[in-house]
Amino acid sequence: MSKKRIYELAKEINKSSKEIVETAQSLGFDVNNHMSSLSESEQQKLRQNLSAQSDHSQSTNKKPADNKQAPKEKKFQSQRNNPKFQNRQKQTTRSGKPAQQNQAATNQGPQDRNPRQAKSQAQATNQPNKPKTQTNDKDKRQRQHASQNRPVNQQQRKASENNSQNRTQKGEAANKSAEKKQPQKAERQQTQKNTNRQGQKVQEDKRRQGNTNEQRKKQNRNDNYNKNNNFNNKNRNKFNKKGKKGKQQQQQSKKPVTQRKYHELPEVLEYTEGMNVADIAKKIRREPAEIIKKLFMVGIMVNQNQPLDKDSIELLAADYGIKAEEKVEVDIADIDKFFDNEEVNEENLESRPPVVTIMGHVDHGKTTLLDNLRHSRVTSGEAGGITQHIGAYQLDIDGKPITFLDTPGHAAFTSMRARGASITDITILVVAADDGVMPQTVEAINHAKAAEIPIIVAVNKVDKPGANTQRVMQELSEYELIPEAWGGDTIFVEISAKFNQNIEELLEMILLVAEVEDLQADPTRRAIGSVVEARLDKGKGPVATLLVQQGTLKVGDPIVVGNTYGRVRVMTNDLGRRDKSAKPATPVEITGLNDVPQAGDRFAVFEDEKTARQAGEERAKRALMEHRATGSNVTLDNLFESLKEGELKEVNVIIKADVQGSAEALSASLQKIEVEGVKINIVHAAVGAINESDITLASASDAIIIGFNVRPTAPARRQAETEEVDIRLHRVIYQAIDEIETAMKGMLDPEYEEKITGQMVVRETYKVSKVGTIAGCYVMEGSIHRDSGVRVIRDGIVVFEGKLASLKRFKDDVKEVKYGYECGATIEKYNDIKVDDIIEGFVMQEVKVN
Ligand SMILES: Nc1nc2c(ncn2[C@@H]2O[C@H](COP(=O)(O)OP(=O)(O)OP(=O)(O)O)[C@@H](O)[C@H]2O)c(=O)[nH]1
Repeated sequence: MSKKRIYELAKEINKSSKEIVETAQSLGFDVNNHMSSLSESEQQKLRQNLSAQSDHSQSTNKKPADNKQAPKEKKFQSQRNNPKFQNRQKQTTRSGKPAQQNQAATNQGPQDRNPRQAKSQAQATNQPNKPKTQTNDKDKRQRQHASQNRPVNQQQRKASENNSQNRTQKGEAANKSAEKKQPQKAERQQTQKNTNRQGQKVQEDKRRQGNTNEQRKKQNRNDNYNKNNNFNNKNRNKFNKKGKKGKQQQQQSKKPVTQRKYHELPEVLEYTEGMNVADIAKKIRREPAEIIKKLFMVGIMVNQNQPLDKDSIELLAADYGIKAEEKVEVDIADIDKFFDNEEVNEENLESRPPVVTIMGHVDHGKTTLLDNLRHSRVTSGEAGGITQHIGAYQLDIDGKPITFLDTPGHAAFTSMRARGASITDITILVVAADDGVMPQTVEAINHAKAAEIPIIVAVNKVDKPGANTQRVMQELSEYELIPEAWGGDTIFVEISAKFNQNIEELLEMILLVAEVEDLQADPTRRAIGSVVEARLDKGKGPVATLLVQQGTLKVGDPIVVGNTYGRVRVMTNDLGRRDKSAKPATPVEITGLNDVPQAGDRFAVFEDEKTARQAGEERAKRALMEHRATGSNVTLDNLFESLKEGELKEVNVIIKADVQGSAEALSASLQKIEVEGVKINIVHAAVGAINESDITLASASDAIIIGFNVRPTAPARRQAETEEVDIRLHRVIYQAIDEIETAMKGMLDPEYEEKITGQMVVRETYKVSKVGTIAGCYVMEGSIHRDSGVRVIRDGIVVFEGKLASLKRFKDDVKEVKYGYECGATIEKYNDIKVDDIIEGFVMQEVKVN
């Protein structure tokens, strides 16, 4: 073979001259362009080299086509026909970002940690998405593909530059190869997944077989990595704004967007004042933002935690077109509601025993009658034991029980009524036939009438020789108690409690009246009733006799009794026997309360112990507050009343004086006063102004403060006003003693009371001849009036009391100088005013006599 030019060889082997030139140069041949000639051996080498290159390139490019083209193409096409896939394509188109970028973004995290795994992970995650970008990003993908096969494609590119036909072919081939690549990659990803799964499975198996710790750690690391990877992806997506849609985001977008469930608006919004937007949002099942917006539109600017007033809530409800109903707050501490408001279920009503109280004048035989009745039961063999005094007991008259309250006299009855307990159904008015109607008989009649309770008159002691029933009837008719025999409707029964005469008839009459009254109660509901008696037992703790008025009281019931609470622990009846339950009009003694209630207190059984406890504690708290609010301190005005009512055994006094001598003198004189056995007790005597601690002491010890030539400090005066401590200020000892003595005798009738209008402090003094000392003052409290009385106070001690001579602002006379202003003042007949003196203004006010 002879020498050949390069272009000839190119033609021969169907390659571009440029390619041959480059290859020849790379082999070290001395060639410059297509006109350079090659020797035979060079041609040989070139041919071999080029054919080897083309083989390699063909094998690389053909591989996918040969092996997997057919099935992949099918799969791919089937995917393209899938509407879901088309959708995804659309989404991808919108994202408009190269797949490569997305890939990088998505896989950043894992690559940092474990490059190898990250790579496979990236492939596994991203490859299925490749088809999505195909339609629009063909070129890009081509480029990507090309970059993966750079050595071959570089040559191809060079060749294509010289050969347009060639280039077209190659372009098509590349496109095809890119198309094929999608399913191919998908498959690879599947394989990858399988491999991963298999790997995990193998690891799992190994672990199960008792593999080493190291393997376990590896697995853990893998797991952790996967978790982290997920976390990173999620996180990245979270902050991936401005349309930087990563792969993960695309994957997420595949999931259907969870639509917020639409909730119907409720018909009624039950609200409480002070509810906030968040609360309302929950109730009406709307977004707080929506509610805030609505409120904003009507001019109410709130955040979701701000409490809303009634109007705003109603406005909002109207805006939504729903009805707003204010929820009535239930006061758990109010047990009276169980007595008043509870709806009576007519179906459950059953007749109940009458509750009877015995009233009458002293010594007319009430106790004898009660004893007789109780005894009759014991003797009738019903009791079978010792009768217990629990404040009430029940008698059974031929299967019809009667409950007697075991506390004779109307005092107990009245005190019960005062506490709101009206538990009596029938009153037995005991009148001694030999004595007739007496003052307490009349009182008893009035009490029964006030309570609208029917009266049965028991004319007692008819066995006595001087007994005169007719007279009793006559006297009682004056009080509208006219016997049936006389055409009235009052039942009169002549009895002898002592000799057990006509007692049965009395009992029958009680049953008759009870029948007329048609006494009924619902035993099915939670029990309510009243306290008959209560005491503190050494062993049992607080013990209370309760009379059930409605419902059935059971052992274990959570209960609120007056201001106490607890659980019914032990229930004992009037015969001393333990009971499990007590029906209406049954008296029982219970234990289990936290404190001793008072007779006449009401009780109510609660649903649970927690609520009972809350209610009981709240009631106790309120009672204490009420007591504090009403419990006023002793003053000279109420001293006499307090002494009269026997509340005071001694009058507590605190003395504050200008000098020790005055304090001692006043103290000695006051201690000598004694009115009707009540003496003065000096709690505290000291020198100096009346301060806050004096007020606190007076308040605690219920004392009256006497100030002798001293004044209270401003804060002390304010505290005295709030704590209602009586301060009496004097300048003459005998006047102080006199005042206390007259108060104790109930003679104190002050017509005028001193009222301090204000105080000013002396800041400067000017001595002016003919005028005297002018005090430049600053009003530090209240106001100072031109015509008011004044006191000069130096270090809390009154050094002078008199009247103002002048009061000026600048050069003008003024009637009043108010707080915060400066003024000039002179005092009549007093020139010894010093800087820092306090000038107190006061007026005498008439006190209204009640
Ligand atoms: N002869 C006679 N004496 C009676 C009768 N009932 C009561 N007495 C006597 O009258 C006195 C007073 O009786 P009480 O039962 O203590 O009278 P009371 O009303 O309970 O008296 P006070 O508890 O003080 O309010 C006693 O000495 C009784 O024995 C009666 O029916 N006949």
